[in-house]
Amino acid sequence: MNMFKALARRDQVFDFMTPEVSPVDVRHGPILYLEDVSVSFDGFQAINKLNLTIDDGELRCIIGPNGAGKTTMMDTITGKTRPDSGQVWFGSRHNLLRMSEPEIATLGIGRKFQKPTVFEALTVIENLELAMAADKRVLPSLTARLSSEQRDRIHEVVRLIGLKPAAHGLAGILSHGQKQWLEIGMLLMQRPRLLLVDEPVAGMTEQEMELTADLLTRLAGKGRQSVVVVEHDMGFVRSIARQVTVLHQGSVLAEGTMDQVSSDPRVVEVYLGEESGAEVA
Ligand SMILES: Nc1ncnc2c1ncn2[C@@H]1O[C@H](COP(=O)(O)OP(=O)(O)OP(=O)(O)O)[C@@H](O)[C@H]1O
Repeated sequence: MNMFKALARRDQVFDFMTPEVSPVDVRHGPILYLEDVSVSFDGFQAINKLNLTIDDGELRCIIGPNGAGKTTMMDTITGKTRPDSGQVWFGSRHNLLRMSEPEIATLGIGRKFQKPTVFEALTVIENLELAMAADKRVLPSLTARLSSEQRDRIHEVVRLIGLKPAAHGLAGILSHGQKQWLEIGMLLMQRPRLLLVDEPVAGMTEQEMELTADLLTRLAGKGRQSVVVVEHDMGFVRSIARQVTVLHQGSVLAEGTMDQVSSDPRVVEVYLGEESGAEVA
């Protein structure tokens, strides 16, 4: 490799200047950047030269048939699974392939799994306090007393997730949908820049789905969060989606608005056709 090429490598240039913990830098590009990412399990190619770019503040839906690689993609972003090759960047400074799972979470990538895992014996507020305490940067101050700023943040999040009336009740008596919102709220306590949300509306009532759509669209935006949603429910995807990415056999099959991808014959064939796993509303 010649000298210029070696200096221009994105994973090496200016490394000595990168502070330990720095805000994600999105001035010159996307918040999340995957290039030619491949993941195999015992020779089976789950992700195959995947390219994906998420802009700051974007709300992106990822759809695709069972086994398309959606979960593996999320696992790769959060550091749970290491790819065989490719690049994964958070903003222009953070090479995620060099970071551990906890480091990536601390950097501002929050992941919401399908099943809610809230502390049922604690109140909604206590769950949010605990989530704040999980953030090592604020733990020392929390063990003393909550600052007014921390208290304000908790109340801001309670309102945002629509749980103000239930704030002092036990999380165990919340509905399934409310537990999902509480868990999103717990992620928000750590002020993530990117939220990865896995099948948020599975098992929800129609009304809960509408409120979830409203919540996710309010969370996304420049200066707030970028949100990546994996979902099989096409009615829900249609209600929130601006940009949709269709994965198939570990690669991007199509990308565009919901209308564009749902009229793409290749997408209809592999996913939206009658035999597919998609729940078409
Ligand atoms: N740890 C693993 N070991 C072996 N194979 C795996 C492993 N994890 C995933 N796979 C395989 O990789 C492929 C992609 O799986 P993945 O779970 O990422 O797909 P998905 O798009 O999330 O599917 P679904 O919609 O069903 O959740 C599947 O064929 C799966 O069986």
